[in-house]
Amino acid sequence: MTVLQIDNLGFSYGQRTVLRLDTLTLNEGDTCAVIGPSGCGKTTLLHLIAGLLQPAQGSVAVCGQRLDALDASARDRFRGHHLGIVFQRLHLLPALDVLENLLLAQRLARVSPDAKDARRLLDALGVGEFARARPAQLSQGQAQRVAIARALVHRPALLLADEPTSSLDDDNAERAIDLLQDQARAVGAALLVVTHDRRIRGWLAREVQLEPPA
Ligand SMILES: Nc1ncnc2c1ncn2[C@@H]1O[C@H](COP(=O)(O)OP(=O)(O)OP(=O)(O)O)[C@@H](O)[C@H]1O
Repeated sequence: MTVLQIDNLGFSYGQRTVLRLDTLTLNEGDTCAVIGPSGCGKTTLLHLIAGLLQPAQGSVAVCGQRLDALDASARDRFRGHHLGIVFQRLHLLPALDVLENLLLAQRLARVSPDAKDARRLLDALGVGEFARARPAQLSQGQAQRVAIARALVHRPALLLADEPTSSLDDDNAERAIDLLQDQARAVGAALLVVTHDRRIRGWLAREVQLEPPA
């Protein structure tokens, strides 16, 4: 199944074109890094794929559905169901414990909350013992694992990760990418990592170089 199809994509702020991407297709199980320098439009691309921005030109389809063809609330539901996103700032809810963060993600995706499944995922990511901890009690690496678990707990078709290695040393950067790949594979999701981190080269099956538009 084609999970992500991008064609002739362009986005502008006013007169200024900030993103151009001719084509990108991800099928079930594919892993891909989009690599480019600061300002080349990586975050803009993630926002377009997530339906948080609308293309000025061309199209983005997730699981065959063009996001710009949906109204705002249908788009929110679609995003919650089909996408998992690991943000650069992890955005774990500080008032909830780790397990509650995962159960909320299931609820928002309209999947029945399943604490057993959530705990299984936390265990697989090596943070099962923190299920009842608050995000503030976790190290950065532990919080990142929880954020990966939260992005996958509703079994999305596509996992998006924004700069997942930028604050990590070489060993932990490679470990984080392995973890994303392994866990995406375990739930059958395609994985797209967006980064300026050139260390990532060769770590994922595919790479796309994003250049700032002329
Ligand atoms: N709200 C906005 N209004 C105008 N220009 C913007 C806005 N947001 C981003 N831009 C511009 O769009 C371009 C692409 O920004 P984007 O954040 O997508 O780049 P990026 O590749 O993610 O950068 P970085 O690696 O530094 O996070 C940049 O030149 C930026 O200045």
